[in-house]
Amino acid sequence: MIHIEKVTKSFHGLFRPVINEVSLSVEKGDFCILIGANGCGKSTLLKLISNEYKADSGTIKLKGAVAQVVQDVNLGTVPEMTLLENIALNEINSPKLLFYRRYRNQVIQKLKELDIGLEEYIDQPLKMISGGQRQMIATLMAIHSGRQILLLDEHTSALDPKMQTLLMEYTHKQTKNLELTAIMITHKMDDAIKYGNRLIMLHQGKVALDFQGKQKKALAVHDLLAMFHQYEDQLLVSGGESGN
Ligand SMILES: Nc1ncnc2c1ncn2[C@@H]1O[C@H](COP(=O)(O)OP(=O)(O)OP(=O)(O)O)[C@@H](O)[C@H]1O
Repeated sequence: MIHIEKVTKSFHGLFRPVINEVSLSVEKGDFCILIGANGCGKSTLLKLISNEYKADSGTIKLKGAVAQVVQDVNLGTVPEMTLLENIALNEINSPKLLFYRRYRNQVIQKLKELDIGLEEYIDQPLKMISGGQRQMIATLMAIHSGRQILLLDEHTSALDPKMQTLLMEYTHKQTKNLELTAIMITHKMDDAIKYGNRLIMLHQGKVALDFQGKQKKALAVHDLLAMFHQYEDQLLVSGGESGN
């Protein structure tokens, strides 16, 4: 569960807050999609939730630990260490040396689930693995880290179209199976429509649209694109429940 109450965040030199009195609750098991124009504050909001940034005012309450996949997949990894060592380092409960062989087999099984041969790299230094493959591994690590809240910041951006679909399907299926609470930033409107039971659009640091339940299900890609463009053209749109 994520509960955000009147959170504001400004950066020096910007004439208005990047996040402006945002209030939002995301329930356990929700798969929430976050969209909005470049620079509207999406990544900042996730960094406030993960405590990388401190809010100027307002409160954020979480039930559960946070796992995140950021755009820079090297963040939080040790490139010289092997894939297995990096995965072990990322676990909320580090595997015991005594059970390392069993742990290694578990990781191999997890990597096999993606069915793209990543298990072959298990003893390779992370720096030998391509950017796209690392993005897949970072997602896998975050999903299986034992944390309950998953924050995904354009986590398929470095992947080719086939791998994007594969990773999106995997992410969606696993977050449901593990009952994680997820917020995913994307610029892909078809993914925004297809995945997630809730869709939030930020505009100039505020929640402009918040669709869930039947409203979300009824939404089509062309509707969403039209609303997106209307907001970017500074026109007021009615229809979404404003979160503020
Ligand atoms: N650490 C920082 N210091 C100063 N300004 C920042 C910092 N982090 C973000 N900003 C500014 O806050 C604004 C929002 O940035 P943010 O990364 O949250 O946008 P975004 O919606 O995720 O954009 P994009 O879709 O392009 O990734 C931008 O103007 C950005 O320059």
